[in-house]
Amino acid sequence: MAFASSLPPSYSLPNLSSKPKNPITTLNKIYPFSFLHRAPIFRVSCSSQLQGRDSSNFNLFASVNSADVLLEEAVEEVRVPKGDTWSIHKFGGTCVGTSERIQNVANIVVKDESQRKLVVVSAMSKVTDMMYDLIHKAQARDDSYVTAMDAVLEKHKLTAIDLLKGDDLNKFLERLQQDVNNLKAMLRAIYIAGHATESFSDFVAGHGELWSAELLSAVIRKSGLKCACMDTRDVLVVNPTSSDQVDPDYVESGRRLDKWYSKNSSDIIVATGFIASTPENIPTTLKRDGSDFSAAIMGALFKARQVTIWTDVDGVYSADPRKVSEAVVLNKLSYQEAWEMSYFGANVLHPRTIIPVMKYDIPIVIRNIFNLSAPGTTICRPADFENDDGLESAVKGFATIDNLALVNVEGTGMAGVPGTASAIFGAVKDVGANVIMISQASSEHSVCFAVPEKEVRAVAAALESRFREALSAGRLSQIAVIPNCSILAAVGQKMASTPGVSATLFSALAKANINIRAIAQGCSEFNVTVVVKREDCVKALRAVHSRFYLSRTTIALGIIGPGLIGGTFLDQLKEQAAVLKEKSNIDLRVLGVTGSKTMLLSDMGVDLLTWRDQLEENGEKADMQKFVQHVHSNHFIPNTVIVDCTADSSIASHYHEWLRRGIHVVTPNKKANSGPLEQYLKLRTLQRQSYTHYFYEATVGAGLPIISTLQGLLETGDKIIQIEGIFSGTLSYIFNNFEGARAFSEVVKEAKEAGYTEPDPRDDLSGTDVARKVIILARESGLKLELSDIPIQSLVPDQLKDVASAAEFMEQLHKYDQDLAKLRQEAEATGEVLRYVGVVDVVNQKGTVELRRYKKEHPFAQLSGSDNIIAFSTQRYEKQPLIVRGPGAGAEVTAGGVFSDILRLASYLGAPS
Ligand SMILES: NC(=O)C1=CN([C@@H]2O[C@H](COP(=O)(O)OP(=O)(O)OC[C@H]3O[C@@H](n4cnc5c(N)ncnc54)[C@H](OP(=O)(O)O)[C@@H]3O)[C@@H](O)[C@H]2O)C=CC1
Ligand SMILES: N[C@@H](CC=O)C(=O)O
Ligand code: NA
Repeated sequence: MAFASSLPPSYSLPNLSSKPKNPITTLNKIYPFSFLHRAPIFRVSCSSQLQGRDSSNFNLFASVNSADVLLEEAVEEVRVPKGDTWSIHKFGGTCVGTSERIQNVANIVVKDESQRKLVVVSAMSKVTDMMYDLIHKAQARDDSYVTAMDAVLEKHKLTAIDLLKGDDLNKFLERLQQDVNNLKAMLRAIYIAGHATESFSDFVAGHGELWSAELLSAVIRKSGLKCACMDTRDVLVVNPTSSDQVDPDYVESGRRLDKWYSKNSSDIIVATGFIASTPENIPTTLKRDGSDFSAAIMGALFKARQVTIWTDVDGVYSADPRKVSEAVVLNKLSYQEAWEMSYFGANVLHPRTIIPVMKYDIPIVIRNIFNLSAPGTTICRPADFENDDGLESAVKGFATIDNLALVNVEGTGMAGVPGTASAIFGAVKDVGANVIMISQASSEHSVCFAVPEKEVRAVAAALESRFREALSAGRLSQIAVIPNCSILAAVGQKMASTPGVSATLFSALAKANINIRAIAQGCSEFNVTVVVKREDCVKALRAVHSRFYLSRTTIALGIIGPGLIGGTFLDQLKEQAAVLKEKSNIDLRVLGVTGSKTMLLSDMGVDLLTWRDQLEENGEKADMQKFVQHVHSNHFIPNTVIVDCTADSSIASHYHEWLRRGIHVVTPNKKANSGPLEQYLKLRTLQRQSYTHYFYEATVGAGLPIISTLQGLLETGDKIIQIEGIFSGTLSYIFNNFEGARAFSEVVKEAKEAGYTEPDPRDDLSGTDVARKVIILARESGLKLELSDIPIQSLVPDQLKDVASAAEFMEQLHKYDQDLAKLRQEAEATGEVLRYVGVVDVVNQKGTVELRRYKKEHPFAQLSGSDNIIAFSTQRYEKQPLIVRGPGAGAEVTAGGVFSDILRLASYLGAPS
């Protein structure tokens, strides 16, 4: 490492404070300036620098060919062992921002099991800015550069004191102090001149890297490992290009690397990022993202196994996570995809960083130093991708560019006239504007292109002037500027070979009601670009991102009726949602929950842990129209289901409209299927004609597979003869437990408390609930019956039929206990039990609901708890009916039935089975 301690004793800085007499540049003195370079470099002091601000006057460094000079220090050359024994790491400024972080970096380097490691390190965070600030201050003849320099010294000193001890510390501090002394002298020169050349600035600024590399290598050595420190200005040779960039000279750099390695061979090398030399050994930098570039060039020079860029994000995201909360970290990207994404402002490597490693197929891994468990993003050749075909994997990411304007040059005189495009873009070039996108339809009547908004006025003026004649002659009809535009680009290597990508992209935009102003697709097809209104850009980004990234079985849920069943379902979902997402790619988002008075809406999904409190504390006034609109109009989620967990027929009356709008419906509410026949038939006809689904398994037998069993029999061609059973969980419980001295009202109370009854238990005791189930099954079997066609034997005492509330009914029921006790005793006297039974007589096209007596051996007499038992007698199951039996009421089993209908919907929508 070139530090001031290596200066020859004769070294001195010229006294720049006195004004030179001769304004003409002269070669005053040549002397070694070795603290800038390991190779002796000769400083050419000029005389005219104080006269003006001609930057050439401060081009103080010239050199003899350093390679020649190095030869003087003849050492036996050891060529760098190249190939996949080397792993390159790059740590940015934030990674080495504090002493703890530098120690953390050292630990990561030590733990890397690669045989050889080269670590490129940036300056500690903020140091490069501090160094440039010193230069600006000195140039502005602001004395505070001295205290600013001391602050830089202090920062590194304190960091070193934290990290190093004894000799290591003293050595570092001594070098640091000498460097700072020299920098102060140099800044003094800048102060006097009032100007610093680029190479002067680069030289000063590069010290941040020198110090952090020195610190890191000393910390690695502390762990007992050999570690060399490389001043990359001794190795990396770059040529400046016209566009404020540099091109590495790989041949010369390789030669210098071998020489450097001859003297510094080590299996761990810490190298300075960002800085390099010109072929003339003038210090320079690699410009923007320079340290990443250093790492990539080193990767190529060493032909390394891998280059890891350590940063503070988990990797490259599929879209800007600040705009799209659903954005995911991409596992792999091709080199081309990475540079397409970076062009569009994604937080990826600068394209030039990718070029050096791409040549040797060296993968670049982007990893988060603050989250070592995240695997990061690997940028590699496409052949290394898994073989995952399909539309979704065709598009990797989406990016946007804001603040653009479209320019549309239109006119019939353009078609078939060679040179029009050249004239247009020549005029644009003349005003120095950057064309971001071009689109021309093959009719050639218009050319449209996007430029940064701030450049559009100049562009329009230049075009108007260039085409004045054509405009007045009518050959061009207009040069129109469309301001406030943004670009949205979809990027993906496989877009070229996957049909349907554009269609999917455009249909997602159409569904989100986004108007597209212009479209461009390069022949490489690595990106499809659309121009949209700026205010639509984030919405457009989210719409397309979710279309490609959300699973096709992402479903927006609107829950109506968060009572016993609705609430239990939400609790079950809370427990199961993550598993469903991970194992089956089913993503269920509750975007709204509404009761009859208040509702809770959410864009991304209600928090299933706290929804009860939120609904109570922050719920807004219930509004069914707004609720449905909210749940369904989310353009980012492809499917909507309304889950009606009320017992309300007015809610059920909306199903037809919801299905018509493409909203799926799942419900345990019996009202729609047992309501007026005409409405029922209309609903079922619509359901059969559309691809929208309507599931209602929990309406009969709660979670028991009654509806699906019946549908299975019918769909496979079986003929139903009769369905007979105990369909009421409440009545089953009551008659299973109404024994001995127990009062009827007491058992009813228990059934209600157990959650078996309807919101109003009179619906159960009256037999209406059973009659509804009979109607549901009858209609499913093809019978055209109304509820009123079913004779019902009610157990509700006449006197209590019309009491105002369910609570009052429950309070008064005990007065009539004797009536039921009498019925029971009569049955018991003949060795029988009471059971409330429903029958669908398909042959005779009728249904009945009644209290019957059964012998104690009869299967209906064997039930317990809230058991339902349903016997299907069919053509195939004629002698022995098909029997389904089990708990037919209760919160958990019913909510489970609703949940499984939602999963059935997901599987119809394409979830894996
Ligand atoms: N319990 C069981 O074992 C079974 C029940 N079912 C069915 O499940 C459904 C729900 O039963 P359950 O949970 O016990 O009933 P609950 O009384 O516990 O819950 C009903 C819910 O519906 C809400 N609600 C009522 N009317 C409206 C309306 N117009 N708009 C919005 N929300 C409304 C209520 O909200 P609010 O309080 O704000 O009015 C309440 O949250 C019923 O249809 C029932 O037949 C089906 C099979 C078995
Ligand atoms: N109240 C009903 C609930 C299920 O539909 C019953 O008791 O069966
Ligand atoms: Na069921």
